Amino acid sequence: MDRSDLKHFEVADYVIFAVLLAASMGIGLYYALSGGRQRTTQEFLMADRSMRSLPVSLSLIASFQSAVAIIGVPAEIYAHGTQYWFIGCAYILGLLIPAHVFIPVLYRLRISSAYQYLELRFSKAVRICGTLTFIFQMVVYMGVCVYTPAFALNAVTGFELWGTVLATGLVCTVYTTMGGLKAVIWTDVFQTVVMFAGQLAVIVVGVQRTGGVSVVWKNVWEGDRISGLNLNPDPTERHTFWTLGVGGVFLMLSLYGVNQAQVQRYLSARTEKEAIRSCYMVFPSLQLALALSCVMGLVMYAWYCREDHSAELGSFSSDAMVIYFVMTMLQGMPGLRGLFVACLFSAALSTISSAFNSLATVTMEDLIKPYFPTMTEARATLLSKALASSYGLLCLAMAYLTHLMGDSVLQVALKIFGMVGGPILGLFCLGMFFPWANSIGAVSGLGAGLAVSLWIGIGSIVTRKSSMRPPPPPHCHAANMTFVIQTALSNSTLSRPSGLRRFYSLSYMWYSAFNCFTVILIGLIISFLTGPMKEEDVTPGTIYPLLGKLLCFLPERLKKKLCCVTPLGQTLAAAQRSPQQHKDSNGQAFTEQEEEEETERFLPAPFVEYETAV
Ligand SMILES: O=C(O)CCCC[C@@H]1SC[C@@H]2NC(=O)N[C@@H]21
Ligand code: NA
Repeated sequence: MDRSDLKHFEVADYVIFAVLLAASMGIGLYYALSGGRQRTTQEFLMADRSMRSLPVSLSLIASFQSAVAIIGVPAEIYAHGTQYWFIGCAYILGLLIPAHVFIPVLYRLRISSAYQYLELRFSKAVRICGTLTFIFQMVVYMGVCVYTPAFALNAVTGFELWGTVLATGLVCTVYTTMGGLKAVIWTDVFQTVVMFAGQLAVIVVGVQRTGGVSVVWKNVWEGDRISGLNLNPDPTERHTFWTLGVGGVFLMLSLYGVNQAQVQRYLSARTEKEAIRSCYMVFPSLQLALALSCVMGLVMYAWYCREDHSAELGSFSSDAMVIYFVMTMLQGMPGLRGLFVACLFSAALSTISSAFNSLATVTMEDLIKPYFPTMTEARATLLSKALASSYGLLCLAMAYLTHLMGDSVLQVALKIFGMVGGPILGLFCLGMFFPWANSIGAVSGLGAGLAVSLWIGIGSIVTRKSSMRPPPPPHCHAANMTFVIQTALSNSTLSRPSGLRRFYSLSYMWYSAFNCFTVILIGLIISFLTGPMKEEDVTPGTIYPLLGKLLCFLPERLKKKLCCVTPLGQTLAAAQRSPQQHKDSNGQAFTEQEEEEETERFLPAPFVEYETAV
């Protein structure tokens, strides 16, 4: 089929696409004009902490399921087989740990920004560093998310590139700025449904046009696309069960455990139980999203492997091929092409709106409010809205930067999470699981983690093999031996890098884990060198007794000695103090009321004012 035909979008396609944008805008306006009319930051940024678990869980999916996954995952499956599907194994621990470790600690602190935790546990400096790191991560990630759908569509259908980027960015900015977190969550719900519908349509039509499920299965099986369990322990191999199933857990923790966009959704839930339930409800939907995009990649392979398409596909990258495949499949089906375009932009909008809102929240809560405690609610809300729109414009600029990245979009996004999200995860783990850690250790740990991740990231770009070569044309029938031989050669030990080059060729799926451990290790070393914190100095509620839970099989006495965080010398003195109760200087146990006041006293001013505000 010649490419010129792809240029035509029927009226029905534009109508569907316009309806999507209008619906998103409508939901945003509804929340701007209803309820408290977004007059307080509690409502604008935290949805009045009134949300139920179903919308929260769908919004949690939508936040990190953008066009990058819709396009990048099928491209990955088409080019490399179903190994990537094993990342689904990481969703188990990747959601259980946030539900039972991070949510309880963060929810009970009644904060609005995840990085307020860092001030409570360490100091304001650590909070600022965490906030700035998060802002950097989300701004770059947003650029990828805005750019991906526009670029892919333009590459294949000539769909106006920057006009689309502008339309997407503006619509998103408007409804996020008008409707706040409530609008973002409810548009996420609507957009997640559109996302699933679009992918399902492509799969159903694709299977039917390729000749049915049995033909698809036969083609992908003979084409060696169904990857077995690759237990190769080599950390430089890109995708194995270990890099995806174990490395993927750290990637999930950096997103669903400590990323502000997700933490804000947990905190907007009515109760802690609703927040935990929403985390559990993410699991089936995330598996469904993963399955849909993987199956779409398999159907795409089954379609193209039947005969040689290298003439018409030419130099398309795998990502662009996905759009070409979809436009080919949905040709002559009025409205379905528009549905898929709507699916792409739903995926992008729901992620970008979450990013805007979380960026506005942390900028307000972490960088502005602490310095202007007397600011009125009205001005604070107005400023939050101005921030949301300015981040919108910044993200359009970042979209252009993505233009220069080069990798497949899925890898770009996963690398960003690994390189920047990993160190932030390390910072929170250092604070929650290691009471000895102090502020100096935290800041130097974060700095070391970011430096190492930058070093490895740049090293991998400099030394990368030409990973952007278009995938070898698939042959599911004849001559698939050439493909098998090619694959064998490319993975051959001949090219095994040594020394520093081996370090640079670490699979990007290990970046989250590697950087997380770097932050913890350096953070602990510096903390012990500069005087570790004592248990009584740590703000109550900011520690998760991980060691206590892991060593729960030990007898109480031994456990107290081991898990007691004060240096050994004072452990004995501390042993007299029953850890459950805090005592004042003359050893009198606090009453419940005094405990409450004590916590109030402990919290720095902004929180106390916040507490009373709440
Ligand atoms: O889709 C994106 O914007 C980013 C790519 C996927 C990010 C990670 S991968 C594991 C988890 N599952 C998802 O659907 N998103 C996150
Ligand atoms: Na999304």
